[in-house]
Parts: sequence; C-alpha cells; structure tokens
Amino acid sequence: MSTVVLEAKGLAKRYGDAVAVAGIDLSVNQGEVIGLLGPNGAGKTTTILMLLGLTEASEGSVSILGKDPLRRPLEVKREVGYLPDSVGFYDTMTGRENLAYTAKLAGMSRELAKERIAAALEKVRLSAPADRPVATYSRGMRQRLGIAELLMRDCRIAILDEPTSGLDPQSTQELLDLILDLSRGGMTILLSSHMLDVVQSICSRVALFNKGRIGFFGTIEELAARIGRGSFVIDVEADGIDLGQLAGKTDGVTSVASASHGLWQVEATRDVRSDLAKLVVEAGGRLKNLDLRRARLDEAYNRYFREVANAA
Ligand SMILES: Nc1ncnc2c1ncn2[C@@H]1O[C@H](COP(=O)(O)OP(=O)(O)OP(=O)(O)O)[C@@H](O)[C@H]1O
Repeated sequence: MSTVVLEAKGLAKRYGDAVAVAGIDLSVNQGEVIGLLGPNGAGKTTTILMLLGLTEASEGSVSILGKDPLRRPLEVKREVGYLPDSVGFYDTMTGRENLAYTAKLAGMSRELAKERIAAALEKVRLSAPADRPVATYSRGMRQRLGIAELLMRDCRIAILDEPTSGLDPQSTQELLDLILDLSRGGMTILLSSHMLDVVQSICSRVALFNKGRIGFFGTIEELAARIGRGSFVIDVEADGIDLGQLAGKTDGVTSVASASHGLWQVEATRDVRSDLAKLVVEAGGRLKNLDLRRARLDEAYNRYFREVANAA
C-alpha cells in the first residue's frame, strides 16, 4: 500500500494584494518522482518554499512526513533535502570538507559522518576529486556533490529545483540516473523544471501549475487523455495510401496528422497498430514501419496551456 509522505491542502500565499499561490492541493506517495511544471510565475517556487517551511502560508496546511514544517522546522529540515538550481558550497573547502561541515551542523557523530560521506561520494563518483577545493569542480560535479549531501543526510524527501540546467547531455544523464536511483531506494522526489524531456524521463506524475493553482496532476498518459488526445501515439510509414482518409474513422483513433510524405502520426485511446496495418494492406499500400511510443510531455504540455489560454 502506498504511503502519503507529503500533503498540502488549500495552500495559498498572498504578498499584499498579489496572489502568488491561489490554493493548491497535493498528495504525494513515498518513492514517487513528481514534476512541478508551469510557466514562469505560476507559483512553483512559492509552493516549494511553503512546503519547506521557509515561508508561511496565508491559508491552508502542509504535512510532511506527518509534520507541519512551520511548527517543527528542525525535524522537517532533518528529513527533507533541498537542492537549488545552483548548489551553494564553500569554494575554498574540499568536497569532503563541505559534506563534513553539513554533517556537523546536522549533529552527526564524526565516525558516522566519515562513513556516510565516503559512501555518498563513492555513489556519485566523486571519490577521486573529493579532496580538491570545490572551486575546481564543474557544474555537474557540484550538482553531484549536492546529491551526495542528500544521500549522506539520508533524506526521505528531496526537492530539486532545475537540477540539470546548464549541464551537458552526459552530465544530465548521470544526474538523472542518480535521481532515479534515489527514488528506487525509497526517497520521494519533487522536481521543478522547465526541461520537459528531463521531466518525462524520470517523473511518475506531473503537476501543472497555472496562475497559482495546480490545473492538472497525474501521469503523462492521463494528461494526454485529459486534453482529448490519445495516450497512444503511433508513427506510421507507408507508401501508396492516404492514411488520413483511411484511419480517421477507426475506433479509438483521435487524430491522424501527416508528418511528411508517406509519414503519419496517429493518436489513439488504445493500441491500434494491428487495425492500421490491416487498413494499409487492404487498401493496397505498402507498410514500411509502425512504431508505438509514449505520449510526449512537451506536446501534451503545450496543448494543455494553449487550451487553458483559449478558455480564458
Ligand atoms: N516575495 C514576493 N513578493 C511579491 N511577489 C512575489 C514574491 N515572490 C513571488 N512573487 C510573485 O508570485 C508569483 C509566483 O512566483 P513563483 O516564483 O512562485 O513562480 P514560479 O512558478 O516558481 O516561476 P519560475 O518558473 O519563474 O521560477 C509571481 O507573480 C511572482 O512575481
């Protein structure tokens, strides 16, 4: 059975007359990786600050691991890690010294800290440069050191803000693999990002923030279905037929778009590959390729916000 580790109810934040967060509800289970998405100014950062107990909500409540972060800040801080987009370490201290300093602040014994730091550095592949000043680290190494800190502290929840921004593709992949590893180990992760391919590759559910509210919370497939599109996307390559005319009436097909000559993108509410193959062959066409893939978050996201704007 899934355990709820984070719950927000009717959470709102006003700055004078300005409404930053207008009332959100959020319930996250242990081990989930949740993407917090939305345009600039939609309220993601303010929500994160309220979840961490760093700013007081104007209305509503937050429960993290059963505790109110404002009433029991130290307990919550001990179990919840926050990785901002640019992690702040002391540049003149080495990676290992930085972690030792954090461990000391957290009240960890020297022996335990030494053991945990070595294991965490090993895990994020920073054992070799661990005794070099952080000033000499690349951005990717600093981010990995941030992950090492979460590991060392044995955090149960981690909130990550644009963790991969400014990283090259290889460092991005390394960091994403580490984040997935943390979640497999039971850590719950909230990830705020504008990089939709990153979010798609690791998040189990996404929360779409719009004007201080969460307009949608669910899986990418649910988002695709919600905007009236199918969660099954099939790329078809065929000669000698017009799939737009043939497949439009097939049960479950929601749209057929011609990508280029002989290439179509079919969206459907079920896997219609065998129906499409039959249609092409019966019409005398030559089927060259039929590829089923997941609904793409960037497409679903853009359609969602277009619809929201049109409805306004
Ligand atoms: N301290 C503050 N005083 C006044 N208004 C604020 C303050 N902090 C945030 N806001 C406003 O609240 C709204 C939500 O901002 P927030 O930073 O939470 O958005 P965001 O979704 O994190 O945006 P981004 O993607 O750019 O990080 C914005 O209109 C912002 O201008």
